[in-house]
Amino acid sequence: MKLPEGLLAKIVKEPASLHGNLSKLCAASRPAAAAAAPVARQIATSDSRPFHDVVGDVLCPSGVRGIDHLRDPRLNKGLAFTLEERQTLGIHGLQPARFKTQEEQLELCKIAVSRYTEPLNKYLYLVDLQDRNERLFYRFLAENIEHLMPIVYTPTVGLACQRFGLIYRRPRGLFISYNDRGYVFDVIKNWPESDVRAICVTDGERILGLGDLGANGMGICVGKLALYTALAGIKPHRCLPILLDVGTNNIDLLEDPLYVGLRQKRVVGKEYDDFLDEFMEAIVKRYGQNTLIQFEDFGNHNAFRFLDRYRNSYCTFNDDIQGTAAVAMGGIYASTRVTGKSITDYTFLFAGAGEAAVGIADLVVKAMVAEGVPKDEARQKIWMIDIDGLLTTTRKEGSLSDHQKNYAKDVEPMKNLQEIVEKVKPNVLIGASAAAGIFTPEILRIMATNNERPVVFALSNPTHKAECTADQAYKNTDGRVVFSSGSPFPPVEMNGKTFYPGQGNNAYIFPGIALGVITTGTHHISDDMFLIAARELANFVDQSDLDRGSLYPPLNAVREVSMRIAEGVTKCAYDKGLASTYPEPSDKRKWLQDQLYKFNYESSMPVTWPWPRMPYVKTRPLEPTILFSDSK
Ligand SMILES: O=C([O-])CC(=O)C(=O)O
Ligand SMILES: [Mg+2]
Repeated sequence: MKLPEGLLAKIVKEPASLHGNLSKLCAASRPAAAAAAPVARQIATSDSRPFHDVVGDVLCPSGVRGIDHLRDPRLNKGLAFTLEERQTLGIHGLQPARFKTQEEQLELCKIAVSRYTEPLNKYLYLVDLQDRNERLFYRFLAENIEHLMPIVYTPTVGLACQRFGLIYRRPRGLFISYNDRGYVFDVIKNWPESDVRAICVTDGERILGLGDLGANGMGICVGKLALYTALAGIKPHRCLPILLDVGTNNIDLLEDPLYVGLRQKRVVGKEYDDFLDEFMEAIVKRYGQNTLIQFEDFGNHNAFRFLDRYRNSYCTFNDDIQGTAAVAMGGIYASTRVTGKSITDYTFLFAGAGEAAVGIADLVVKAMVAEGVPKDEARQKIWMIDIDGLLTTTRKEGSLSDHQKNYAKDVEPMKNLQEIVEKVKPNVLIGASAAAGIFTPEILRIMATNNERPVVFALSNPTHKAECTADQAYKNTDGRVVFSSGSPFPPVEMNGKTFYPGQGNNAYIFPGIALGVITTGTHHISDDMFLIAARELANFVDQSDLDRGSLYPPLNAVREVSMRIAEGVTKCAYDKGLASTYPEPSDKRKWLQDQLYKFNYESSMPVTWPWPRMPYVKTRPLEPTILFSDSK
């Protein structure tokens, strides 16, 4: 079988077009795909990506037979297979006679999900849908983000992690345990996809604000990557969730008969670090230097260490430090339009001094420096407390990390948050402590006394870990608070007005960052990219959002926000020489859009290009009778 004129030449000239073209080839003809395979293999090898016959979305419908079309979630369309497809693919009769459009299927999904009252059951329905019919799942999620994000993501995903041993059905992602040390690459080789571009990895030590959940933390990586596709259109086969199982210090889990992870205390010290190093190297060996590695929900101490250690030699970022920082910074920028102040006028108080708090503080400093404030002066405007009280220079040697020391103040130690609020008089109070309820009514009232429009963020996740509820925030500040939270809260009614608090969750940020980074083949992710993301997000907030009490656009606008962030990141990547995909596209938006996942079904029919008659079609043709158009 000969390749169509010019196509082979095009593939060789433009390796980036390989997948798209292979896809067409596969759809057209199995033999033709086979003819292209050596070329593909050659190109794939040069890219250090192993080649498989069936790659990602380059599935050859004609290479899969009969019922396997219904069993492969990437191929399955359920009742949306047309008559011609059913007959051609050998699945006619394996399903009821009814034909449905994808829109009709979406209606069914809505009915099905709404029949469950328990969020965890809704979650399980969606997991099942993802395992059954991938395109339908992602379209359902992408078009109903406001309703479904709280299920596949925080807060329900937290519960799913806590119950992981109970609800675990099928593998999704890689589990690499400490027992695999020395063979991590071999484990990664078992992953069936050869075109992975983005990884979300956790060791489960600090899942949301729920603490150490060990191997159960896998649910978080799965949820984050579902948003990569639903919110930024990154193709699912390019995303790989990974759980590094180094044990857990959670006694309840170690004693839980349903726990699925290693039954041992966490590996620490040099052994742990060596394991991480081996993991990073193995990823690069299999998937290439520019593979994006998102660190998620690691313990505080490790999160900062690994970011510092890997940020200049790998394509990596830490979502809890940098992603959360960018979404909070976006909210802070937007808040200035309500308070009438500039960010350089603000005094900040952080409850919590971990990944999120320090990450946000560092980005605030960067933003102030960009507005001409000297770094030291910017740091002086930021106060922070941890479990032992205010961060002060008098703290015992070794009790603060270098990152935290930047915010330690030369004042008497203080422990009580209310007294600290009274003394510091912050304009912006940010909770990233996982200490539920620490923003007491008194503290909120003091914020309202000291500020015409107090800014209060209760960012801890999931919902029951928030520092205060939206209701408490509005009710204790005469409705003057400028509020947002990490997990969703219902609207609050007060004095005849309804407030719809925004969700300051990193989901506004990481999908767009990832899209920009992997499309440009960025080597290293700079902090500038997160500041760009924060500005793009804030610029997207319009007056109507602010009027309804939100510093963020509605969740159903996140896809557009992600696209704008990706455009900003793309521009930055080329401007700063970080990109490796050349030539630089002139119309960046269109270029990004061309590479997005398609949520709608594509035809599973062979195209009309020379195609042999299929001997296995035995069913009597119904109307319409044309099974194949003979292109003679
Ligand atoms: O997952 C979320 O909802 C936000 C996040 O990164 C965290 O809380 O660790
Ligand atoms: Mg996180």
